[in-house]
Amino acid sequence: MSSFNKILEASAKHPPAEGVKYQYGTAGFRMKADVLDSVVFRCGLVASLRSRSLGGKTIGVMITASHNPPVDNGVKLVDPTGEMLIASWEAYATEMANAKTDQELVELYKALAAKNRIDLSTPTHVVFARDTRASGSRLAACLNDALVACEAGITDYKILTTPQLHYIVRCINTKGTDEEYGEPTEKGYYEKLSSAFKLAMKNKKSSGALTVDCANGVGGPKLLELIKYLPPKDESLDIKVVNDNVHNPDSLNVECGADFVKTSQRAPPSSKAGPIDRCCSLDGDADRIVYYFTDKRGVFHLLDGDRIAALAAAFLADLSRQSGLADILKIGVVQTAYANGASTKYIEKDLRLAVRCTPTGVKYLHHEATNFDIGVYFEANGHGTVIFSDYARKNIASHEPKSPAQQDALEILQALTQLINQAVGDALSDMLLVEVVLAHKGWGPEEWLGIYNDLPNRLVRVVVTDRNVFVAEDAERRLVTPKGAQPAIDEAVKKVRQGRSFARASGTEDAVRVYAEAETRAEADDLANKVAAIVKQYG
Ligand SMILES: CC(=O)N[C@H]1[C@@H](OP(=O)(O)O)O[C@H](CO)[C@@H](O)[C@@H]1O
Ligand SMILES: [Mg+2]
Repeated sequence: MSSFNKILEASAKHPPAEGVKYQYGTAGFRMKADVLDSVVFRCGLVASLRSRSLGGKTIGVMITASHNPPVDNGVKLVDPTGEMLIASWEAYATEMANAKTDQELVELYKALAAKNRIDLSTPTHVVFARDTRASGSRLAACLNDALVACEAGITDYKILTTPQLHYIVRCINTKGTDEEYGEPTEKGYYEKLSSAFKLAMKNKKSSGALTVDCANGVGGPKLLELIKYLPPKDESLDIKVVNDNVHNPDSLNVECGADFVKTSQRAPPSSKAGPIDRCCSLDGDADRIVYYFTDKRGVFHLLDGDRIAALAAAFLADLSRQSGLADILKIGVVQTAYANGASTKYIEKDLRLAVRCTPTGVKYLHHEATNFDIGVYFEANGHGTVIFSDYARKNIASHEPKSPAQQDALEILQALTQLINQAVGDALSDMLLVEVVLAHKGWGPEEWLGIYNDLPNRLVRVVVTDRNVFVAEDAERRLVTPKGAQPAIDEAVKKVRQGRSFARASGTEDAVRVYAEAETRAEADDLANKVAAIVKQYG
């Protein structure tokens, strides 16, 4: 049977849901799991084509819906460097997902191959994994059917965090090259992180335990595994794992996890942490993390992605100075418009580092961060990492220290290039990075909170008839259309002390998001409401 016939036959077993329009969005396809079978099947076809278009490089497919409810699921593709799929192929994936019939799908498959001059006899390799959702194994089987039909090389890594799959893809594609990233196995991931952590800690011990809320998702079992590779808790870092119940998939992200903590600005109700106890929460696929604590007066404080970026940037700038590399390494921080203005000011004025702002979505931040030798990027919601350029890595690896103090700093910097996931934001790797910085500074969460004072802020979701009329520019900080909306927003902002506000169409939900910050809570709330009213008026 020809491979086209095999695809036709296999596709017939995975018909698309009627009347559903699919869109490869900021985080791949994401929706109710029961309408995703055909989409995941078709992503298998796209992944094998993408692999063949790159001469057989390995492509990853991750089945997850991250922080969304347990009944949802999703699928996203990973490019050979471990980064997210490039935008032009996102459009192909959307086209394939929306093909009405099996015949139309095969025609599209052929057209894509022809357009990209893909030789369909090229060997291909697709690796995949899933989070702990109940629908994951069914969807993985749909994917497998597609890969078998198009005669792809297949490796099923079963259950992994999203960043672990990105790590594995990068490892496979760099094996045997100068850029070799590590062993392409789950064990290789733990070994790499734990040995880098040990080196970066330099026998420092963290003060007090760290409580990690795993959102009842895949981060739980994976963190428990990672702990086995870390130094004994009484010598280094004591981690308490909570909300790691993956046997009840219905509890995933329910009243716990990074998204719950960030959006509701409180600890999970199940938390037993005491005053000043250091806590953090992962999201459902462990690619996002936020820290938090409750002070002695019982007030909750969030240490979000902006704080992690500021902490990491400050530490990296110190290390590059102390190791004698400050003159040659350009360090910068990339944020989105949602970053608190106080964090931007701290990084620019106190740390004297460059800050760039990009549209929402980590792929934009990641791309912008490649313009620095050490690029720190985080979304306020805790999604991000630090990337080192080739130039930075080579210099950090080969620099000759001129004193024991320089050597000390250099060794920590070298360890950090190994500890920090270079492919994508990774909650477990970010957590170890934060712990290294806090241990070296001898800080608890209060000192970290003290580096700057957040401006009070408010995020409002506004439902409009058509969000597509809200077109933004200048890294989504200003609206081009509807005409008249931006001048009205400017007018409202002008009246408020330290006021800043913007409105933009969400890339993942059918709504417009309004963000406002100001000197006081009352002014921030008032500004957010005024701008939301403007959006409603023009929507
Ligand atoms: C304000 C906000 O948190 N926006 C989120 C959200 O994007 P929206 O385009 O705002 O819906 O989902 C994205 C994907 O997970 C994430 O990257 C981003 O930070
Ligand atoms: Mg996630």
